[in-house]
Amino acid sequence: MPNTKIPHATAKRLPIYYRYLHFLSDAGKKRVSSTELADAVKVDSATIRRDFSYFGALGKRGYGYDVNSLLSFFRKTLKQDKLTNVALIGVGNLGHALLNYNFHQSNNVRISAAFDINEDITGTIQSGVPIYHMNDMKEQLTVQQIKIVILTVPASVAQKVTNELVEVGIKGILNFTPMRITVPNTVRVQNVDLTNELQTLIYFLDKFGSHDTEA
Ligand SMILES: NC(=O)c1ccc[n+]([C@@H]2O[C@H](COP(=O)([O-])OP(=O)(O)OC[C@H]3O[C@@H](n4cnc5c(N)ncnc54)[C@H](O)[C@@H]3O)[C@@H](O)[C@H]2O)c1
Repeated sequence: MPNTKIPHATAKRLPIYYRYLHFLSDAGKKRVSSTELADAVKVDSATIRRDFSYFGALGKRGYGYDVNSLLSFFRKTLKQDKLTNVALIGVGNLGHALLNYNFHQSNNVRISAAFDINEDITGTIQSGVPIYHMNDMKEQLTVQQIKIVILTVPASVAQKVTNELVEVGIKGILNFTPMRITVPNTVRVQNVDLTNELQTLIYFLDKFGSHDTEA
């Protein structure tokens, strides 16, 4: 694979491509054109060709893309061939919902440990995941070699908990709290903000109607 830096927008579309290619492969399809792919994943074909071009010329004119080689390429790029354990910090309303969901559609990511300070739930198993006390966080994250966490604690303690996570060597935080947490540049934060997403949707609908807004 060429060592090009992939734009963020492209990286965000990779799982969408991957899921559809998986579906095609399961259905026994050997090849797919960028137009067909565009129709299915609702990303225009020029964007798809540009996205794919970052990985070198994977398609052939008049033939399209070979489903299985594309799939194995994406599997490697997205590390789908490897199981990643992540931890959840804060098992309240949102935390419970995420534990219950536990990324069932994906067989390469799962929440394998959760942490809280509420002694009513620590020491229990919720949706198949053990809930540890925060006092045991360092030990458990180290033993389980977890480098990524989902943060679902109240905003008021988000930075304090983040500092503890940085201290134990966490490398990635999926931040559901409304706080814009501060981390050293060795740690990556991805913010999830449903209000923001909804407002973006409303903005695009107002401005462009139902036309696709992904590209
Ligand atoms: N991003 C989104 O779209 C979205 C949607 C809903 C909620 N939220 C945010 O997610 C967070 C959780 O929301 P909720 O409704 O589940 O709250 P909640 O109060 O139900 O749950 C918070 C949990 O964190 C635990 N906690 C408190 N202090 C802690 C600490 N120091 N260490 C570990 N655990 C601790 C609590 O015991 C509780 O179980 C909030 O910050 C909320 O604003 C985000």
